[in-house]
Amino acid sequence: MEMEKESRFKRICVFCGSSSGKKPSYQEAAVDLGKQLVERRIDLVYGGGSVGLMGLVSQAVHDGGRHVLGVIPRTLMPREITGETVGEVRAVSDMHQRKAEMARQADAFIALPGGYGTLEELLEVITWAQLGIHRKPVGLLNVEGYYNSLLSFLDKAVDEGFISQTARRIIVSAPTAKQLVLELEIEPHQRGEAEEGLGKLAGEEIVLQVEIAEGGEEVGREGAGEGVVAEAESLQIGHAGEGFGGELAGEAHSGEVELDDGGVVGGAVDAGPGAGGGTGEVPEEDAAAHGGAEGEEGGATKM
Ligand SMILES: CC(C)=CCNc1ncnc2c1ncn2[C@@H]1O[C@H](COP(=O)(O)O)[C@@H](O)[C@H]1O
Repeated sequence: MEMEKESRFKRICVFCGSSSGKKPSYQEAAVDLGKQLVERRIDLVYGGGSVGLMGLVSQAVHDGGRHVLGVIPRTLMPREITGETVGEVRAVSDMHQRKAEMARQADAFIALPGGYGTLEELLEVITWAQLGIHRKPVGLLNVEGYYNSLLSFLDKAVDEGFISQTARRIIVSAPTAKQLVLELEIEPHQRGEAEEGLGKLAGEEIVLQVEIAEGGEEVGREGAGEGVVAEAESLQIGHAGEGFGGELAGEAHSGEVELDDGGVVGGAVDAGPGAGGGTGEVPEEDAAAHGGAEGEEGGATKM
């Protein structure tokens, strides 16, 4: 047996089809991905259940002795819908909360082949990366070119001016699980990826990120430009050490920062404990408030 390899990820979220797909290679890729996670001592978070590729990847991780966390909306819990779930099951109230919870629990995302659900989950975490809600890598397991047409479409969107080159590079794709995991293990700066431009809201217009420490003073700032953020009314700030390159340690709270007309920080709103973006376990009923962009007013939330 191959030696276990250390990974920079503790837990990866896998999105995949609730169907198995027609080609055996799809099913083999799901099992193979599960084995890659085991080999690198990475735990799994996924949508729960045993249907389709979801069942195959979760079973492979569980069989390999790694922790499996399935996050299931209560409405999908009956066994006839999702089948038997291996490992730990976390019940949530709806699909939005499920996605937020899966995203918060993971250090990276991988999409296997799948249908609408998989695409929706994949595109959402890419959008969140583009908005700076997280900086967790997003991988696409392009089994036998299954996602070629999606990747071509994204290139067209770049050509047509709807996706920036930088945002296009959020997706890391590879044809095999082994190659993909290896690729994701590489830190973005080593991959030659320009980090500038990512984590910025609304395309290139907003290039300022601010962190506010417990006492309320500003402790970190990324990007710059008086006037550059003039169009923004508010900008969400994040938990220190998360999503800001990790250069700051210690406690800081999330909250909205009001920007005045000149793009100057006017004051932190709702920056107390529990304002969102924490790294710890979040009670189920709080999960939606902490994790998702949906239902939030006035901006994005760090995770
Ligand atoms: C009602 C019904 C069709 C249930 C099928 N059983 C399911 N059980 C659990 N999660 C699911 C199910 N169907 C879709 N999903 C969600 O949607 C994604 C897959 O959707 P799809 O098959 O690619 O589009 C999964 O990652 C999961 O989050």
